[in-house]
Formats: sequence, structure tokens, C-alpha cells
Amino acid sequence: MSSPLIIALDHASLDAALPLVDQLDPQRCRLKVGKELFVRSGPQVLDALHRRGFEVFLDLKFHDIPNTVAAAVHAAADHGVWMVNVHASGGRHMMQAARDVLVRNSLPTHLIAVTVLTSMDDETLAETGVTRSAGKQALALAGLARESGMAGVVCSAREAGAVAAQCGQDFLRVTPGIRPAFARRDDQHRVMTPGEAMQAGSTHLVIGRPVTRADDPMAALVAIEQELLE
Ligand SMILES: O=c1ccn([C@@H]2O[C@H](COP(=O)(O)O)[C@@H](O)[C@H]2O)c(=O)[nH]1
Repeated sequence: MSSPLIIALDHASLDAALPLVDQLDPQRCRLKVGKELFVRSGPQVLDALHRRGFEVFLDLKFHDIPNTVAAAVHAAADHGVWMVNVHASGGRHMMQAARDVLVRNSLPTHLIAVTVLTSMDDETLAETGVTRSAGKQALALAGLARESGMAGVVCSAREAGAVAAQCGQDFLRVTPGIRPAFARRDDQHRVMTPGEAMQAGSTHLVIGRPVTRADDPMAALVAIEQELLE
């Protein structure tokens, strides 16, 4: 599957997501299941998407002590998901424990780490006690994630080029905060259009509301695919 597109299914239930899912083609995108859908519908949502042929990114952003995160990552990987994530700010030992459990059990799930949420800017980051810029913090956490054995990071597309230069081209740059020209910014701050994001060095684009909340979701998706071909 060569498409970089990951559609975020931020729906209240599997039933609410299925009308869109059943129009999508597993050859043209992957799907992301986040906190709302997973907490409401449970692991059976993963089985339902897998049965339809989709690769699934389970975006639960684990952040806890190493033992707890490793066990949660193990459970996620046992469901056969393509990708799962933790927060890089959980630190080296937490990330290594999560990586080690996948290696020990020969589980092929990609494990990546969230750097700085794309909804944050320098000001909101400073309120958490981090005084360097969001870009610099994302790059620092990407370096730590690389050293801790992660397969890549979640960052904004604005940082993707610098992450690739620092961590290598094979280190995944999964970028939410993607906003086509036709879409609203919503609560996202560090944004780029799909075309800009690929040019900037993203390996995967996470797109939710610009597609899922569009009047015609399939037309929005086709417009994004067209932009990527230009
Ligand atoms: O830094 C991050 C990490 C994760 N997300 C998730 O991606 C999607 C984006 O949805 P949009 O509707 O396109 O804004 C959403 O599920 C977030 O939980 C992120 O936005 N930023």
C-alpha cells in the first residue's frame, strides 16, 4: 500500500463510521482509530476494519510508567494493528519497554512516538513548562524517540524535514494537522496542506475532519488525492 493517507475515524461509534468506511478503498488509504471510537466501541472496531481489509493505526497515545505502557502496547499489537503510539515525553525507559515487548514477541506492529501535539503552539507549550519552541521540542523528542528504538514519530509537517535530516529517511514522519485549502483549521495550530506536507518530508498524512466532516467526504478525499498528484 503506497498511499500516505491515513483517515482519522473520530466518530462516536462503529455504526457512525461505517457509512464512510464502506466507501473507502483499503488500497487508497489506511484508517486511524482514536480514543473516542475505541472507548465507545472497543476492540471489535479493529476486527471490523481488519475484516474490510484496512491497515489500522491505533492512536491511543499511551503515556504511563514503562510496565503499564509496555503491556498496553503488547495488547494493541495482539489485535494485529499496523501502527500504535506512545508519548515521547514519557521518556526513554518507557519507549524502550514498549519497543522491547514487541521485539520479544516478534510482533510486526510499527511503534511510533508523539512529539508535540499539532494543536499546540509555542505559547501553549510554554504553559506546560517547556520554553523552547514547539519545533525545537519536537526535534529533540524525535531524537530521543530514535535513540529509544521507535520506528518514527508523530510531528507536524512543519518539522518533518528537520526530523528526516536528523533521524534518517527511514524514520517515519506521521503528520496530523493537515488542512487542505478548502478546510477550516479547527483546533489545529501547526498546519500544512497535503501537498506542502509531502514536499516538506512527511511520510504519512493523518486527515480527519477535512474529510469526515465535509459535506461530501468522498469528494474531499478525491480532491486531496488530486493535490498529491500535482
Ligand atoms: O499531534 C497530534 C497527534 C494526533 N492527532 C490526531 O490526528 C487527528 C487529526 O484530526 P483532524 O480532524 O484532521 O484535525 C485526530 O484524530 C487527532 O487526535 C493530532 O491531530 N495531532
